[in-house]
Amino acid sequence: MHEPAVSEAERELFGGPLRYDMGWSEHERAQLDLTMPMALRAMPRLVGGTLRRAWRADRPSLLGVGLSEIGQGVAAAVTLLAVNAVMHALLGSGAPADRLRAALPGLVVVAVVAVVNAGLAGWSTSRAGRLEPLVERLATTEYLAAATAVELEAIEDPDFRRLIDVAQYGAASARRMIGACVAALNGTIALIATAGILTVLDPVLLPMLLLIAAPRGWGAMRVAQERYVSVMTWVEHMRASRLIAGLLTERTAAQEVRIHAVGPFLLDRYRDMAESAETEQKRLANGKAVTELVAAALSGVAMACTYAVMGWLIVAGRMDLAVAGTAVIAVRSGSASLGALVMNVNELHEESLYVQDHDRFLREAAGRAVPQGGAGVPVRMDGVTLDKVGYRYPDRDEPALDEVSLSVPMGSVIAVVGENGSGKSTLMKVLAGLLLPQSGQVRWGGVELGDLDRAQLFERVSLLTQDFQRWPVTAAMNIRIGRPHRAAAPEDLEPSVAYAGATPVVARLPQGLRTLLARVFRGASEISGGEWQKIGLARTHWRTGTCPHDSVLIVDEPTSALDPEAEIEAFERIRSLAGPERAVVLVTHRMSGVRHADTIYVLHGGRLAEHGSHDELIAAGGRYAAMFRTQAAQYAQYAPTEKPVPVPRPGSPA
Ligand SMILES: Nc1ncnc2c1ncn2[C@@H]1O[C@H](COP(=O)(O)OP(=O)(O)OP(=O)(O)O)[C@@H](O)[C@H]1O
Repeated sequence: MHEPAVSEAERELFGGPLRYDMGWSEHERAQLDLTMPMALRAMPRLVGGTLRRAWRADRPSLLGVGLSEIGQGVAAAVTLLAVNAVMHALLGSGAPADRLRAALPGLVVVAVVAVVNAGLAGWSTSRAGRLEPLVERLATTEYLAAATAVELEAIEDPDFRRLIDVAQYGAASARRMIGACVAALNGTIALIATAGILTVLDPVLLPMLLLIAAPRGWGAMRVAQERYVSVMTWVEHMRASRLIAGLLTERTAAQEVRIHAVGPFLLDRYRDMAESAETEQKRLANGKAVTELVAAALSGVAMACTYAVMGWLIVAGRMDLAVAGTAVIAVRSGSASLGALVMNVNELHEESLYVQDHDRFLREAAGRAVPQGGAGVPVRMDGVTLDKVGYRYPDRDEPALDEVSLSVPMGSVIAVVGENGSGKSTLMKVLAGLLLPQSGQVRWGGVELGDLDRAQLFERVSLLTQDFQRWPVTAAMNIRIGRPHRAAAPEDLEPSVAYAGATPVVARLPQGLRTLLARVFRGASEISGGEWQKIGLARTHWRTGTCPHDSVLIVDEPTSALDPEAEIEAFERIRSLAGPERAVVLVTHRMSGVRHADTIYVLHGGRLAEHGSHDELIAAGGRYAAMFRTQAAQYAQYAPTEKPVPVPRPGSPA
């Protein structure tokens, strides 16, 4: 297979070519499948799959399409029989007027059948048009439902992410397969009719018909195979180009694009990558032109042979002129039907490659879905405990968590601190049941995480992270979405707004809580990072307040965008959410926010370094005490006698 050239931009930006590895995308399989006999053998399975999907989407429309297509096939056969009768009448003996009169019934039949055929074709088009969007919706919802149901680990697995990406093309292909199936059915029925008539006229004409269509079939297969392999090989390249193009217009990148002159820099790289993609397009177009030329030439030779055979049959007296006339029409319409059928089979096959990716994704997603069912989480529980929990990300050698044990009793405030990359966020994901530990145990109310009904467990978790989702919906919905199935008017959310200190934020919005928070839309407003954090806090309050059972609130760096006053208030508010039915787990770098926690756990390199109350840890004089003092010193007055640490200039020797 052709290996695409690597553009300089790819090397510079991404460290090398962005390509799927061949093993993963199963190109060899695709190439094997794309040989003509295998494609034909795969047809019943592909058509079966499409029909099943269509059957699930809209049965009456599917039946309508089937009946009208069979009707059109019958019409084609009747037309040829009528044409044969007309030929016999016209080329028979007698006066021209008598011959014309004798041909008239046949001509009337041809006309009536043409009208019926047009009606049937219209009916089929309207039913297929109704069926296609339904099939696409069905496939899209299957895809989205499967993607939202998988474990977080799958979402973070690069291979699975690629599968999610590739599978998104499957729904549109499933839609197009309906059209291709209908056309293939139409072609098959018309072909059977024509082949039947040709066999009756002279059996030798049938293999000639196949010879005419075979080269075109080969050509279409070859072109499709090249195109699929190319799309699969270049899909990441295309995605990277789109990524660059998106960044150039993205609001979040707009400042650096201008100040750092990233705009012209990335634009150059975009051009470079586009040029290497265009080289591939040119290669494909040239290959296609050559293949189609060869196929057309071979098909033409076969057509010439067919007419030569017919001429020989007429000269030898084995075929009379009327039959030859019908045969010419039959061969022409038959080869057109066969040519179209080959194209349709090929289109079906090409589309099916994408549908197969979609189906493979559904299968894999089902295998990686969060299991349903399991033991219920006790309504009242003593707390959550982690016992020697270990977790390693698939692409890492070092574990992110190594034998971490901690306990979160109901009613308590627990803090987790540690330097960047020490495993805090991973620990929160394990605690929340988003990641399953690879060793050790997590127990909710004494029940092991693996045995629990995870949907029930998620119900008990409120999560507020630093990069919480800023949904492009109204301010009210941004809060209500903390528990989306619970209906609430904007007024019902006022207590959460007040709790989060977001009342002045909402008051400044043009339509209060009904304001749309997405600048891209007309009439929408945007708010600052700190204001968003208050909306996030309100969401968390709404979620915790609407949980009737014992629950755990996990907050990961909730105050990073808040000013010092708002930060102190926010920590107070978060702590106040702890109660007999709720434990609070707080992850932060702000040491001032953790000193009042009941227990502070200090993580270092994925291991638990120490734990205790603030006073105990300060007295121990370990890692926590050092971190606390460093931060406290930042606030101490600047001592002018201190010699500033020299900062190396980038590019200068260290
Ligand atoms: N999705 C991931 N895939 C691979 N490695 C990851 C992933 N997420 C985190 N890691 C790695 O796991 C380790 C712990 O990461 P984690 O995000 O839990 O640290 P953290 O203490 O929350 O860091 P920070 O304070 O910077 O937020 C780090 O070495 C990090 O690079």
